[in-house]
Amino acid sequence: MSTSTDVRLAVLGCAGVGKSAVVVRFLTNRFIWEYDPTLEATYKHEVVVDEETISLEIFDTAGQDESGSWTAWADALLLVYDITERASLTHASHIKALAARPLPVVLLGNKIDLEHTRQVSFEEGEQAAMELGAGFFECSACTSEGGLSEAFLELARETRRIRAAQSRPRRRSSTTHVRQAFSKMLTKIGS
Ligand SMILES: Nc1nc2c(ncn2[C@@H]2O[C@H](COP(=O)(O)OP(=O)(O)OP(=O)(O)O)[C@@H](O)[C@H]2O)c(=O)[nH]1
Repeated sequence: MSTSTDVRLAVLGCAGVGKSAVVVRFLTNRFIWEYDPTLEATYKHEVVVDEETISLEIFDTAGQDESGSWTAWADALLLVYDITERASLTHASHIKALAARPLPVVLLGNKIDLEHTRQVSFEEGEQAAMELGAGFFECSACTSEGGLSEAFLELARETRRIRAAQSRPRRRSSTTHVRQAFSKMLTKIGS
C-alpha cells in the first residue's frame, strides 16, 4: 500500500438539505434525526481507495456561505441538495459558480427515502451534474440507501488522479527532439 494523500473536501448546499446527516452517516454509519443547525465543523477520516490510504479532511459548512471562501481551502466539493426541494438543486449549481478555480465536484441528491414527496427526478439531477461537469449520486442519510459513501470516495479518487497527472513529468515535444538531433549533427560537422 502506498503513502497517504491528504484531500480536503468541502460539503456545501443550502440549509436543511442534510449536509451534517450525510457527513455523520459517512463517518459513523449512524443517523440522528436532529442536529444543531450547523456551526461549521471539520472532521478527519482515513479511507482506502485503489489500495492507497487517503486522509480526508471534511469541512461541513453552515449552509449560508455565499462568499466562496472555502475555494482557497478545498481540493474537492461535495454539493448536496434535497430531492424534495427543487430550489436546493438550483442553489447547489449556484454554489459551484462561486468556485474561483476548477475543482473536482460531486452532486449528491439526498433524502431518497422521501420518494413520495420527490420534486427532482433522478434524470434531472443527472442532467444538472452533467452541466456542472460533476459526478452524480443520490442517497438517503436516513436509511443509508444509494451512493453516499461512493460520493466521498469518488472525490478522493478524482483528486488523487488529478494530483498524479500534475506531478507526472511532461514529455518533450517531437519538435524539441528534432531540434536536438539537428544541433548534434551540426556540432559533429563543425568539429
Ligand atoms: N427523511 C430524511 N431526513 C433527513 C435526511 N438527511 C437529513 N434529514 C433531516 O433533514 C434535517 C436537516 O438535516 P441537517 O443534516 O441538519 O442539514 P444541514 O444541511 O446540515 O443543515 P444546516 O446545518 O442548517 O446547514 C434534519 O431534520 C434531518 O433529520 C434523509 O436522508 N432523509
